[in-house]
Amino acid sequence: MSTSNSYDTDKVVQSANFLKSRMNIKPKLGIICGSGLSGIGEIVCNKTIIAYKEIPSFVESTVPGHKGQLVFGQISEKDVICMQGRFHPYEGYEAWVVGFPIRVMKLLGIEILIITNAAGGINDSFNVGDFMLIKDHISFPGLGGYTPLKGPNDAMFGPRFPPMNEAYDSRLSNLWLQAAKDLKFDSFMRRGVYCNVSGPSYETIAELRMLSKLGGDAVGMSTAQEVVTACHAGMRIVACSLITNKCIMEYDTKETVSHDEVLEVGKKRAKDMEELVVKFLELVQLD
Ligand SMILES: O=P(O)(O)O[C@H]1O[C@H](CO)[C@@H](O)[C@H]1O
Ligand code: HPA
Repeated sequence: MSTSNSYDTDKVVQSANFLKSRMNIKPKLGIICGSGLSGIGEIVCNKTIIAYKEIPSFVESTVPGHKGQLVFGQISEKDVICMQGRFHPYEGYEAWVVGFPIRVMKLLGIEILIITNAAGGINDSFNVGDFMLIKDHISFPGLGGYTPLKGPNDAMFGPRFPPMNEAYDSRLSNLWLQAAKDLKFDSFMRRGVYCNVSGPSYETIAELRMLSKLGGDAVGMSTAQEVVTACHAGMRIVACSLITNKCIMEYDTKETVSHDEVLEVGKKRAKDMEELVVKFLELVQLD
């Protein structure tokens, strides 16, 4: 049984079968490009590109900086599938719609998921342009009931009550840090807790102060629904934010935040994020 409020496994299977019919590789690695970071998809070799609008049951990416296409091919000589564009709750999508491509990736054989995003820096020691390896998240939509796992559980993917304490894989995270070290990126490679909020309005000063008190280091409007879907399905996850702006935590300032600024910083820092992905994929060992 499924409702429009939850996954329909037949539709996931249909999408996966469509993609299998168009693919000549069997990737175990998936990548999601964050806002302004779609350049990761450009470094894929021997590319096959499929627009989301061609894929059954995929919705469209409506946010600037998200191309709305899947790219298959190789990075560091490893087969990958790369989402150039993600779906966000604020675009009006149910949580299961946001997680839908992740379930499709599961059926395609993806075991490891690399998630990237753009985020605002709450931690005062963070600078614009830093990277933050995500060690954990706080999902306000999730705690409030906006979860991709709402509705009947399909045991084919995972259990009714999945644990989340190891959602961000420690071995992969160490490998990510190793990749950063090899590239001499240590000085701007941070670690921290990602706060997922609904958006699309940026946060108020009072909200940001609260997130800081709760232990948040960065804030963004994505990722948590993907992580919950992937973790439920037994995928191993490594996730990294690009800090595109310092969150405004004081009143009476002329500073502001905008998506243009987010994309601008994404453009400036894209090459380093791409190098990190390349190095990480060189280091990662597949079973
Ligand atoms: O999380 P990604 O998709 O990288 O994008 C971030 O940037 C947008 C806001 O500028 C929001 O969508 C936020 O979540
Ligand atoms: N808040 C929420 N999402 C974001 C931000 C922010 O400051 N920057 C990039 N995505």
